[in-house]
Amino acid sequence: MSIIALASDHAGHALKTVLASELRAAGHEVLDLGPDSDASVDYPDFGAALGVALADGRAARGIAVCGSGIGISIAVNRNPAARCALVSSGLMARLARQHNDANCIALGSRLIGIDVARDCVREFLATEFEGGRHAARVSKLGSGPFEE
Ligand SMILES: O=C(CO)[C@H](O)[C@H](O)[C@H](O)COP(=O)(O)O
Repeated sequence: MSIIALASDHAGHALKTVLASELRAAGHEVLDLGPDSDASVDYPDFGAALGVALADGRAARGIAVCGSGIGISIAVNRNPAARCALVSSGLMARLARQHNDANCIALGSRLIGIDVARDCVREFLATEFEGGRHAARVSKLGSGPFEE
């Protein structure tokens, strides 16, 4: 199974730690990009590290966690290799894979509980991209707004 990178800020550290441990127990290879405590840090630093891990191939999938999921999703998506979807339900995570070929999800640890987070991760890892009509749309995400 391909490597899953996880990153958070202080607000997401506890949820990231639980998810990383459960993923490892389930047999996944996990790259934990930190932080390793809940001391206050800045989500752009850890989101950027996750974007780089997706870009350089160290990880095929990413899971990002901050308090709302918003800040770290923005940070991951600054890297053009990332398609990071902020999700708050299993259905959103499934659609992020089926329609958007998302290679990363972002979770808000202050907004969702562990059971919803588990649903999101399960759907994210189990769902394939549908391709078809979605493929051309996803490819447009990789080009600038003024390109054909
Ligand atoms: O980026 C965020 C909001 O868009 C995250 O929720 C952060 O985790 C949050 O801003 C951290 O806030 P704190 O008061 O410094 O814990």
